[in-house]
Parts: sequence; structure tokens; C-alpha cells
Amino acid sequence: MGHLLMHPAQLGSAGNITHAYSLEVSAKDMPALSAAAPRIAPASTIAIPYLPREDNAARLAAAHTVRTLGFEPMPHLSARRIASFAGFESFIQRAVAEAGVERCFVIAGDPSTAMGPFSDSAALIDTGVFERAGMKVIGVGGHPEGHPVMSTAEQWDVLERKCRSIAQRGMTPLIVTQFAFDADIVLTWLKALRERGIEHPVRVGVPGPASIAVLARYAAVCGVSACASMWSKYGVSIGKLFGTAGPDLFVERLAAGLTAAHGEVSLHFFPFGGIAQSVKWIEQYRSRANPAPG
Ligand SMILES: NC(=O)C1=CN([C@@H]2O[C@H](COP(=O)(O)OP(=O)(O)OC[C@H]3O[C@@H](n4cnc5c(N)ncnc54)[C@H](O)[C@@H]3O)[C@@H](O)[C@H]2O)C=CC1
Ligand SMILES: Nc1nc(=O)c2c([nH]1)NC[C@@H]1CN(c3ccc(C(=O)N[C@@H](CCC(=O)O)C(=O)O)cc3)CN21
Repeated sequence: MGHLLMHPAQLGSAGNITHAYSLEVSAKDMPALSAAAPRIAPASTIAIPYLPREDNAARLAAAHTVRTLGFEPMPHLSARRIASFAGFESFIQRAVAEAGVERCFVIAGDPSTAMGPFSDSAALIDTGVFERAGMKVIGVGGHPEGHPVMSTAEQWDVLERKCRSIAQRGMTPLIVTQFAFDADIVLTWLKALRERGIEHPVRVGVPGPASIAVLARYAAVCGVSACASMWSKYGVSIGKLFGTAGPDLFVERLAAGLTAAHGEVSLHFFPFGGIAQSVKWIEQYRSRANPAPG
């Protein structure tokens, strides 16, 4: 991925964990992305979640905006929310034609039953629509905290199969994990992933700085655990469940724990507190990790 923008001297130093980060920005937040764009490295990946209240026109317009701003749009496709094969195929074809989309992220989605013909993300991959449209990278979800319906063995099996299918279709698999508040759980999961011989790049989901109330609400909506011990590890004391919290301790712990055995790892930010706040947090983290010489 040709967007090395840091000075070569910075590579390999502590601040490097934020290098080539990606951001998740929904269609309604495109004005905020445009405002923050000068502070984000050109060609950065911007994921566009498949939110239930947005339609395909809004998602395609967002992908176009991302491309126009000089970034790499990565639309999400939520298998269970897609009503028809034709709708799926035309969305992908239009994403390519109108926004030059080359990467997509597939996920089952939260509905307990499929609204159309696709009950899981493998079903989308197996249509062949992605490679026929010229897609280059397909992202799949990683679940370091576990999965509500699958056993651990099933999770690895499903992840391996999806990655194999993407590669066999001539595309590059990418694993993007659900956000989490406990870096140790992510490190353990990464090690297990590599021990299973899954060597594809991983983007670790990181919650952007936000009020603790907002973080707790997103955790609840997304089924992410946020118990007292995790809050405390995240740097939020239980007597102080107001105010805001950033991923400082999470990212520091992750960066400190990463070794060559964890393979290629970068960060994917969920800017729950707003795009500008996440970008500012990353700038501040970098300047702390890589103080200006002199
Ligand atoms: N702690 C939680 O509550 C978590 C929830 N999830 C949810 O699980 C989904 C997993 O997505 P992928 O990894 O792309 O799985 P996937 O598309 O690869 O599907 C794997 C298997 O899980 C089943 N499955 C997936 N989502 C389901 C759901 N919402 N209800 C019942 N069965 C489901 C599928 O039918 C399939 O058998 C996410 O969309 C998310 O909604 C994921 C991780 C954590
Ligand atoms: N299980 C699961 N489902 C998801 O949809 C999901 C994840 N996990 N993990 C990460 C991202 C985060 N996503 C989300 C989830 C919910 C909203 C949402 O409901 N937004 C509301 C505001 C909610 C609030 O502030 O409480 C909105 O109106 O945009 C947005 C993005 C999508 N993703």
C-alpha cells in the first residue's frame, strides 16, 4: 500500500503504530471528514459503514466524496441487510464506476435473520461479484472478544475460509477487528491468528476519544464488553464515569506488546466522538511518541 508518508527515520520507532491508520466515517459525517481532510494522509483508507438508516444513494455519494478528497473508500456491506442480489451487484458496479472503489468490507450484520438472500459475509464473497467488478482488497471482520453465536473453533474456521476464498478469487484479504477496550485480549487473539497460519494484514479496531457515556452506548449497541475491569484498564476509573476517554492506554499497551510474531498490524479508528477529535488524538499521540528533535 503506497502511502508511506512518515519520514523514514520515524519508521520503527514507537509512534509507528498509528502509521497508515484507517478511519470509519458514515455518510452523514462526510462534512466532518472534508473539514479534517488536510490533516489526514492522502490515500488513507476511509471505511463507510452500512448503517440501517442510510440508503445506497447516500453510501455511494459518500464513497465518491472520499475518493474526491484523495482517500481510498472502503464501503461496508452488511450481508443480512441486503435485500436482493441485483441490488448488491448494482451497488458494487456503481461503487466502482462512480467512486473507483477497489476495496470493500463484508460483515454479517446485526439483524437476527437475513432481510434478503445473504445470511453471512461468505455468501457475498461467493457471488463472484467482487472480483468481476475488479475489486482488489476484501476486508472481513475479526472478533478478538469472541462471537455471540460461534464457538472459538468455528470462528477460526469461518475466518480462514473467508480469507482463502478471497485469495482464490484473486483478491487480497484484510482483517479488521471489532473495537475493544482491552489490548491484552487483542494481543492474545493476534498471536492465535498467526499460530493458525493466517498471515493477512490486520487492522485493529480502536475507539476514538469520546465521552464515556457515548463509548458505553456504542459498546452496548455493538455487543462489545465494557465491564469495570476493562474500563479501569482503559484508564477510566469507576468512580468517574463522566467526562471523556481516549485510547491512550489501549494503544500504548498494544504497541508495547506487538512483536514480529504478531505480523502486519495497523489501526482502524472508530471516531465515536467525531472525526476531528480522532484526528487530533492521533496527532497528539504521534508527537508524544516521536517528539520533535532538539
Ligand atoms: N459480542 C457481540 O455481540 C458481537 C456481535 N457480532 C455480530 O456478529 C456478526 C459477525 O459477522 P461476521 O464475522 O461477518 O460473521 P459471518 O458473516 O462470517 O458469519 C459467521 C456465522 O455467524 C452467523 N451470524 C453472523 N451474524 C449473526 C447474527 N447477527 N445473528 C445470528 N447469527 C449470525 C452466520 O450465519 C454464520 O454462520 C457481526 O455482524 C455482528 O453483528 C460480532 C462480534 C461480536
Ligand atoms: N455489532 C456491530 N454492529 C455494527 O453496526 C458495528 C459494530 N458492531 N462495530 C463497529 C461499527 C460501529 N458501527 C456503528 C454502530 C452504531 C451506530 C449508531 O447507531 N449510530 C447512531 C447513533 C448512536 C448513538 O449515538 O447512540 C446514529 O444515529 O448514527 C453507528 C455506527 C457500525 N459497526
